[in-house]
Amino acid sequence: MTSLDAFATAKLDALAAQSLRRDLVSTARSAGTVVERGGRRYLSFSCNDYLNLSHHPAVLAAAREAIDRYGIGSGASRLVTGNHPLYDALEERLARLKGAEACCVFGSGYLTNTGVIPALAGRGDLIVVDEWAHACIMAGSRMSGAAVHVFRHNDVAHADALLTAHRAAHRHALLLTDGVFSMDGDLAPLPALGRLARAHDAWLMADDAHGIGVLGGGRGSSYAFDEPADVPLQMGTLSKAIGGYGGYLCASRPVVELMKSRARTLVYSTGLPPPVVAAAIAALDLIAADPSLAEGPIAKARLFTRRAGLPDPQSPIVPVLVGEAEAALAASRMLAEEGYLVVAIRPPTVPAGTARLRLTFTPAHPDQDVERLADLVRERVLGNVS
Ligand SMILES: Cc1ncc(COP(=O)(O)O)c(C=O)c1O
Repeated sequence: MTSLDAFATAKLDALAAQSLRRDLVSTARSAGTVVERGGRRYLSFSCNDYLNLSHHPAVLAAAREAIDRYGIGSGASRLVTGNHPLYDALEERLARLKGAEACCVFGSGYLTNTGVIPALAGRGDLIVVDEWAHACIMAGSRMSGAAVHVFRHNDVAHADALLTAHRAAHRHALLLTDGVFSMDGDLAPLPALGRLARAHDAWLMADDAHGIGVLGGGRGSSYAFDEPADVPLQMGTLSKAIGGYGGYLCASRPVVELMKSRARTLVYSTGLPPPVVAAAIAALDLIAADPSLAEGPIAKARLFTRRAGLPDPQSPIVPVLVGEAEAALAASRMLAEEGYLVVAIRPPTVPAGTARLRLTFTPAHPDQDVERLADLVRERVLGNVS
């Protein structure tokens, strides 16, 4: 065996010994929430396609039309020839939905965070970030070269203490958080973080990957409170409720213009395929036309939590904490035998000892299945957690 293969094999064996090895499973999703895996059909509670827009007829029609008109690929970076005319329409819609002056679309949410953060902060600057922020916020923060300080999850007083201690010694400061936390489904206290950022002349950026389309009448987590939160940097993804792929930053015009020159993941990466951009436009039009659409996923999540005896959800994401990775896998296997796909989430995606089932809900989940799943979770998963 070569030293390279020996390295990879030893790493894989060590991961398997801790129930942390990952495998890709071929999964065919059809309209709604049904998936096929290994020759079996399941009702899936593990997709982030919260509004089932990935298969909506109007979204598919828009994508097909864009293929016919512009082809399948954009052919180059947006700064070369990849900036096909659909981009303007998408950025205009996103900026309007988010109440921002302008918008810049990136290749994905991951590429947005790893492009935006280093374009705004570098050596000599300060980043203060929630400990549970998404992996790509952490990656962008590390890549930036700024001094990074992590505050306890949703602890505004701790963020304040870190800014008080370190702000004066740094040129610029970024305050970073998820708007909706992807593995727990809880919301960040965005209004309080907005005030804190202003007080310290820090720039608040919230990742709304799981908020757009499903909170605040579809406008996202900044609009999920009594008053809109003051979030000058609203980023998110088009891969969840929007049903497709891509990422965005909504911000002031100068900030958006700066991204086009300085965000390396925009400058040095090919533009999105035209059908993907067209699909996002169609999805956003559906969301803007009917703000009540956004309420469907969280209503199903509430049906589940009330029946399972869990706290009311703040988003369509419901975690069921199990503890050890092996126990989470066993719970997932039990639910699969009952016809439900609920993927186990293990470290390092979540902290050690907090392996869990992560459930997501959509309007297409039949009530009787949501209730049966809640009964199974209450009796056979939560009943076994000590
Ligand atoms: C909070 C959060 N931010 C960013 C991302 C990355 O987005 P994308 O899948 O578009 O790269 C995800 C999920 O994948 C996420 O959950």
